[in-house]
Amino acid sequence: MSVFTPLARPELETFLAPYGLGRLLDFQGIAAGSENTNFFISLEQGEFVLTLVERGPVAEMPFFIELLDVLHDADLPVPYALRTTDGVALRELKGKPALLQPRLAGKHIKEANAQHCAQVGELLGHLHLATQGDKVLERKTDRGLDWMLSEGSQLISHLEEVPQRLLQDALDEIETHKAQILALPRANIHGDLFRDNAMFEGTHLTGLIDFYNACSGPMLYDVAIALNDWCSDEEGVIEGPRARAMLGAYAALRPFTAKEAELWPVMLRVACVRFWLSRLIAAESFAGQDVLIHDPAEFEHRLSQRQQVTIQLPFAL
Ligand SMILES: Nc1ncnc2c1ncn2[C@@H]1O[C@H](COP(=O)(O)OP(=O)(O)OP(=O)(O)O)[C@@H](O)[C@H]1O
Ligand SMILES: N[C@@H](CCO)C(=O)O
Repeated sequence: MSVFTPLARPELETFLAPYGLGRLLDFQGIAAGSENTNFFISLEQGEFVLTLVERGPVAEMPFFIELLDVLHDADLPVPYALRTTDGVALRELKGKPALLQPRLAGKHIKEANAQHCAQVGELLGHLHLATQGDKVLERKTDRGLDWMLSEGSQLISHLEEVPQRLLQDALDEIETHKAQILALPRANIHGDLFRDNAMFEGTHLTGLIDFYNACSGPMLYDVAIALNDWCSDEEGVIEGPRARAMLGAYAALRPFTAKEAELWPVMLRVACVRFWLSRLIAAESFAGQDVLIHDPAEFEHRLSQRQQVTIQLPFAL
């Protein structure tokens, strides 16, 4: 399980007291998740999630706190950092940045259908509308195109011949299209909108979590990341009805531009490279440890299936 930093009851009680939310009734480490340590926390006044940020851009926590405040103020269903009675949002526990957030209702779904995908597309559209143009909060991603090019060229020698060719072609394509991709319409993007970062009660989407990959960037990239996870079948092939449901619901709020439609197949491949590489890195760094590791080959297969893209983007000029 992915509890990188275990906690004992007394240190938790000391940490939680300044929120003024009553006595600690119960707490439990969360096995799901692969990057941070999370605990479900029951206090007298409600249910919460405590996150200790283990890796990644810890210095940029104020950005994540501000972004979630903006989205929460726009009435989007996202967690946000609770303040202590002295107004402090970003705390520290065991030397790690620590946040207490409300626990969202619902659970993750494994099998997505067109109805789920439409709701994800719609919520992603709202997220982008709330932060696009001059509303964007600037943050450069730490896993962007330059990261893909440099990590990809280092990791490529660890692969067999066929995946090596697949990755090299994708890296060449990124190099060729880099400037065009970065010139696409921008907003704040979630950057990791997989099924395990959305909560559902039945078919109703109750919220999005895990904004630690959020940044400013091309909105189309966020759509491609989400579609690759929500609308792929077991072989990595894009399933038409789910994809059209997601793209249609999104485009009803924010129509795609002609330039986005043109770069759509490239963007689907870029989004595969991003997660193929991060999973390869995680698999190498956590090999043999009790940490959740997602299968890198899943994105190798998806990338190979994205060489021909038949789902065109609906767009308006
Ligand atoms: N605000 C919340 N409300 C309800 N459940 C939550 C919340 N935050 C986290 N969780 C639960 O904790 C789990 C892990 O959280 P999260 O996805 O943020 O961890 P992570 O290590 O960053 O994961 P990932 O592997 O996606 O990067 C989630 O799958 C969810 O079950
Ligand atoms: N969603 C990511 C893990 C967290 O960034 C993956 O499935 O590889």
